[in-house]
Amino acid sequence: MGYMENNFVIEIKNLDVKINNKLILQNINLTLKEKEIMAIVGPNGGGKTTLIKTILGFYKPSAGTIKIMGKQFQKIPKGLIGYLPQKDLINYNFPILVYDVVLMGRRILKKFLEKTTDKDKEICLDALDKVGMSGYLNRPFNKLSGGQKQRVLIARLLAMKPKILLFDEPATGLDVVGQEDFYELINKLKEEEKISILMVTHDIGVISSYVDMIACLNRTIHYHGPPEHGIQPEILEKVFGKNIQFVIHDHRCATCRGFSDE
Ligand SMILES: Nc1ncnc2c1ncn2[C@@H]1O[C@H](COP(=O)(O)OP(=O)(O)OP(=O)(O)O)[C@@H](O)[C@H]1O
Repeated sequence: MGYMENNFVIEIKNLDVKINNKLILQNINLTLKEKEIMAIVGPNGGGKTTLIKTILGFYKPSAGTIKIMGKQFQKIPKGLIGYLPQKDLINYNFPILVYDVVLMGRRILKKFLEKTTDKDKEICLDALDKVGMSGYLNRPFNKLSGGQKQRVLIARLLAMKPKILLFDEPATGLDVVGQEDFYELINKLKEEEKISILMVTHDIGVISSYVDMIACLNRTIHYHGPPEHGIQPEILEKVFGKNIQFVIHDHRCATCRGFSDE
């Protein structure tokens, strides 16, 4: 079935990934639909980053298939998927203006020495507007706060007009307000830009309020579905092991309710 029939922007079937001959991902079956936000949760070393990198084509599957917008690509077309890696992989001190960071998103799509046009400029300004950063156009990027830098980096991805965004631990290092702003922003992008979002996170406490689906990954997918069914003790124990205690900080949180009833 093609993309048009089932609305899957990502369709992963029976995927195995080996690194140095070691099976890191085993029999992964996962789908992301158009206009869906999915959080991948799981323990350290469970394979979350490996899955993201395999979707991007950095690792080759040893078995199974990955279709993006209904197609199996040898090489993912530039701009189709926007990827924001873990924060520690980004050099935040680069001396560059906010506008130029966003313009890099357009440059990626161009040939060497090809000029940027008024249309490119318009797209960049629009991308900054979408993340609420148009007032920061001529500011040095390295002087911004963590949350503002993240918004500018998202604008750089939006300038490529992607269909899918992949985030690796986007909320790490942001304060509570910054995290809420981030989740509100991605929900706006989903609705207004029709972008599908897949993100790796450790925040299982907040995701149930902001994401449509979760996938629990520890070498294989132990659960794939709406968060309210997935964040159950049996599933969490299966994915994370017996010794980890989870507190889910939202209105469904049994522990919090317990405290407030006292
Ligand atoms: N390039 C690599 N070479 C060797 N082993 C690797 C490589 N990349 C990942 N691994 C191994 O694959 C497993 C999964 O790693 P991965 O980084 O995907 O997990 P993760 O779920 O993203 O973990 P974390 O939450 O700690 O970021 C780990 O055992 C890791 O050591």
